[in-house]
Amino acid sequence: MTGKTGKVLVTYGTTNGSTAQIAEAIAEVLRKDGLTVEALPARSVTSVSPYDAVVVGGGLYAGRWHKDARRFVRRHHRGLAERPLWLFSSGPLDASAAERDIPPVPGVRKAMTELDANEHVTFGGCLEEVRRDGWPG
Ligand SMILES: Cc1cc2nc3c(=O)[nH]c(=O)nc-3n(C[C@H](O)[C@H](O)[C@H](O)COP(=O)(O)O)c2cc1C
Repeated sequence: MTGKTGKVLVTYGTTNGSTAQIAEAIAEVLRKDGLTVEALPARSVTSVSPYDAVVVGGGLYAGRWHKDARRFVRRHHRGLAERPLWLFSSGPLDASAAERDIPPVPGVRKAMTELDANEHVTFGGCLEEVRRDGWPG
């Protein structure tokens, strides 16, 4: 991406909302950096063509990314391979994600390799449903 004029998509697969909340936080940091950012649920994105770079995140369920995130990378494989890409996961319910780097689950690692993604980060998860106002429960 040249300069800081790019348009970035931060998209996510979530069941209980914590991954959406992380996506919004990432989007906010990038906006403060001067980028134009849209944060959208993965299932609502029809094309990555409008974007110069993409961030994809998914909640972890039984060792796999949320199905919306998996479907997103399958459906937009070519477009993602052509763009700067970052991935993240939301999962561990203990402090482990804050204490050390947790590697991607095998399916996400495969996507990283195939799409030549720049980086992956695992964030701590949350079990309770996250309300739209950002407070748990
Ligand atoms: C049925 C179930 C399975 C889960 N499996 C994993 C897992 O394999 N690895 C992990 O790190 N977290 C796991 N978690 C924790 C979730 O990833 C965590 O709650 C995450 O924040 C959910 O994201 P969401 O709120 O965006 O749906 C699991 C949670 C549930 C309810």
